Amino acid sequence: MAARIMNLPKHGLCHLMRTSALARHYAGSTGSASPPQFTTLSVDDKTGIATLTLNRPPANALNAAFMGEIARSIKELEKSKCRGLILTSSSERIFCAGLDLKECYQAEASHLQGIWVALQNLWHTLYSTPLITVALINGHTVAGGGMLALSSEYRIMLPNFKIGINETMVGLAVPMWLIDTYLNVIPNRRVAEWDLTASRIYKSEHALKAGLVDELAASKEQGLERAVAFISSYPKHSLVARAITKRQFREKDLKNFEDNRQHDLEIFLSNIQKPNVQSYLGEYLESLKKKA
Ligand SMILES: CCCCCCCCCC/C=C\CC(=O)SCCNC(=O)CCNC(=O)[C@H](O)C(C)(C)COP(=O)(O)OP(=O)(O)OC[C@H]1O[C@@H](n2cnc3c(N)ncnc32)[C@H](O)[C@@H]1OP(=O)(O)O
Repeated sequence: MAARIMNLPKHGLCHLMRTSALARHYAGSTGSASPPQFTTLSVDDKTGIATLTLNRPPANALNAAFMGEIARSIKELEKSKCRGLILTSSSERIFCAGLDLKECYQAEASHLQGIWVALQNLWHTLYSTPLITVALINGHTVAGGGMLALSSEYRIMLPNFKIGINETMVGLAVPMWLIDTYLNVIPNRRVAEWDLTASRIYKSEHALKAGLVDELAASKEQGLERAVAFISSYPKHSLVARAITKRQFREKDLKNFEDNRQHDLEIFLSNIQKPNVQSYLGEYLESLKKKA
């Protein structure tokens, strides 16, 4: 795959957007002059398929800046009329460890608010995008990381990693928009309810059996090939009809989210600041450190 950002003048799939132009565009849309910090974006000029690589070591933990960057890249790719997006990680062990818990611990309310709004926006952007989306899960992906994978349309995972939504483990309820996202992948309500209430984390092989992921790939290279094959399986002439159909499937979930966006934020802020949740979060962070 050509690792560069450029246009596809022949068939008009992607407009010219070199790295510096992209940086200028980010500056325009965010008010900040800084170029992407935590991701790299490449677009294959032949296929019109973009690869967005998450690169915030050590765990690709999501803070507001990182989430904003991912969401803006998706919006840019939509405007440039790329056909598909592959999300993957630069780490060999972790696709995404969810929200940056260090930033959720003993933080100001305004900071927590920024994190949650960025998470809401990222979910909305990824879940609603007309792009054909594939998560190439080349490492563990939990909580907010699970959200990234499940909001994509197709999941290819490497063996021996973990995937799941573990919010109840940290003493917090799973928001309705994430339940809807889960049900979009695992429509068996009983299984979904059990998974989410029990914070069930699947190993890759079991996730495949359960339908949480669609394919296993032996290596990242093979996964990339499979991701390109999935996106390319949609003929060019069907892309608009495809996108409308995708939107119709997801419309109810998106509307429910919009109707409850503010309430969802208030619930998060109220729960995350509770002394028992903060105290548990502190212990949980210690346990992550002790592992090292
Ligand atoms: C309480 C928070 C808000 C709850 C909101 C409720 C509403 C639900 C909505 C759902 C959406 C988002 C919520 C979240 O995402 S909460 C995040 C929960 N995430 C986790 O519980 C993951 C914790 N991490 C792990 O389980 C493991 O790290 C791993 C991902 C399985 C990888 O294991 P590993 O053995 O390969 O690596 P490990 O040594 O554990 O970690 C490497 C370093 O990365 C640091 N780290 C890991 N996860 C996080 C994190 N989430 N935030 C910040 N830092 C993280 C870890 O401390 C190591 O650092 P160091 O090398 O020791 O410095």
